[in-house]
Amino acid sequence: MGGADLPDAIFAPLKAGSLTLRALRAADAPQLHRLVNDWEVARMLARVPFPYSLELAEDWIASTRAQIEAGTAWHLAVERDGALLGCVGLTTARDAPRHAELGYWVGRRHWGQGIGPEAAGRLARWALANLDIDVIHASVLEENKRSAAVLARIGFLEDGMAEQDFTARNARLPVRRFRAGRAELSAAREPVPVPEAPADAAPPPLAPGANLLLVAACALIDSDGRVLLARRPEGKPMAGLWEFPGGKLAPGETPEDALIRELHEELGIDVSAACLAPFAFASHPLEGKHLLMPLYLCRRWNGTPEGREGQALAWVRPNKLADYAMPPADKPLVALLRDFL
Ligand SMILES: Nc1nc2c([nH]c(=O)n2[C@H]2C[C@H](O)[C@@H](COP(=O)(O)OP(=O)(O)OP(=O)(O)O)O2)c(=O)[nH]1
Repeated sequence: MGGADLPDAIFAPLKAGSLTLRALRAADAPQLHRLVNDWEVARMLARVPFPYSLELAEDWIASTRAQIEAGTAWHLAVERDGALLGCVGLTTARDAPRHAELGYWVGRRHWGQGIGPEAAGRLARWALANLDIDVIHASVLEENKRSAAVLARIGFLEDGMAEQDFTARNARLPVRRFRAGRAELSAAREPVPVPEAPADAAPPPLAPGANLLLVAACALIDSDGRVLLARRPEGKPMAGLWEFPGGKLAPGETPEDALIRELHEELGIDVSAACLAPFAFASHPLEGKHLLMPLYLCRRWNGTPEGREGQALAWVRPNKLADYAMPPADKPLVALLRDFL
């Protein structure tokens, strides 16, 4: 085992309520060993042998660091008040691009405190917002009702049965398969209250345009002809997808007003209305409304764009735009832009 521990440098810890999710450290091995070397825990986990030695814990911790550095898996310690409670992990699928697998376990003495859903939910939402994935899968041993309940609470949907080898049992056993994408995970987090309509009530008449969601967006183009995309941050709908900077029109704003304000707030740049050239528009159903989004082109601004709301930015060559996962409304815009630039 080599290398000094620099876990926070390889992975910035995530907060989840009272929990912290952080990279594992060599010093976690004795506690991790004590928690996993428990038949009640190990028998539910596919790849954990039983008994589970301290050396295995040490080797596994060392391998998790290499996986984070390689960007293939994020196995994290679940910590509260400095104590290790369990682990949560996400592995990108080797054979299915943009898919990943989620796993977690909690030490027996910490069961029943909602630690599983808090930790696994946070890692899943972080992963969709920050990694190039769209779907997360998870498998639960058929008899493991506790773990299935964790997934259901986070928003995962059950999608069939499979079989998996369980090392500690030395057997191939049936597992329930679950999956979730952005829609499932954000729906579970922000339940939309459905107002109760009085029986027989006719729907109220809508004012013209009342069902429109007006958003102004801008393709900033630099002197090399590259286009700026911003990644929607965790906590917003469609987190993790790349978009043209911009945002919703506030009451009374023109699209140009809204863009000037949004580009300043989100990117810290100043743009004048004269430098915003109307280019195209998107028209697409969205969140129970209808998105109408003019897209402007802009080649001149003051300042250097930076992600002021923590969002990642990418300057992208027109012929590479299609490599970035974007909201469905943007697809036609990307094709137009690529042909135009
Ligand atoms: N800015 C932007 N929004 C897009 C694009 N494509 C697309 O479907 N949208 C959708 C996503 C959102 O539902 C909506 C923009 O809303 P937003 O949430 O980003 O707006 P905002 O900045 O005003 O944010 P907030 O105050 O509501 O959090 O438009 C795009 O390319 N750029």
